[in-house]
Amino acid sequence: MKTAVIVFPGSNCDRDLAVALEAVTGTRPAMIWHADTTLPDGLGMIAVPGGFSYGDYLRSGAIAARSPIMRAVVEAAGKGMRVLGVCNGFQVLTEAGLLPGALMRNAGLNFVCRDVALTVENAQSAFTSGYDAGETVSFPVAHHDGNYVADDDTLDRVEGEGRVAFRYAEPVNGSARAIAGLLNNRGNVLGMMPHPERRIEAAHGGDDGRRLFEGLLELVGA
Ligand SMILES: NC(=O)CC[C@H](N)C(=O)O
Repeated sequence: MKTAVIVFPGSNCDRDLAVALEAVTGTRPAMIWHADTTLPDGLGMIAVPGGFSYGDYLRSGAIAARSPIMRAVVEAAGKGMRVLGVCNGFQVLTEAGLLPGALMRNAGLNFVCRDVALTVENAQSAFTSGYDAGETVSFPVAHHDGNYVADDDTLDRVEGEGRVAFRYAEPVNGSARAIAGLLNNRGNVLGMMPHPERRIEAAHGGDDGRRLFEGLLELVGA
């Protein structure tokens, strides 16, 4: 599967994602600079990485969401392209309007950097088919703006539509309904604060994250 990783000024998990994607797909991702306007042909997935794009000014992800390449990403997502946003990538996807709600300052006002337990809520999406529903997995988090907020109608809707992919199984950042990972209505866009790309081999403390990429690959094919 051919993939692309979008790189903004201040991204710092772009290489982690690239290493994880190459390890699982066997193909080195295309690294796409934010100022580019077009994406390569034949992609199976676009990944929007973690980091501190534009120094997290205004609101994390807000400026990156207005980068030239994001027009192409939004357009591709509209045509069904799979888009995964991790951490700052989740923030960028909400700011770009690909996912509802927003990521605000953690309830405890601290930067939280540790492993957290997550429950897999929906194991039927393209991104979560490598898991069992209800399973508990452990991923690292590293963020200060992971507190997911949305109005009650939106929260009820995304819950009702099975769009909560991952939920925190312990208090982390004050996220509404403990939402850690959220799908769009078509299921081709996933934003998540925890980092699957930092949990892909024994040296990382386990491979719970690798299963996300493997599940996707199995579905999409090489
Ligand atoms: N690791 C990251 O992507 C950090 C995300 C974001 N800038 C935050 O701290 O909330």
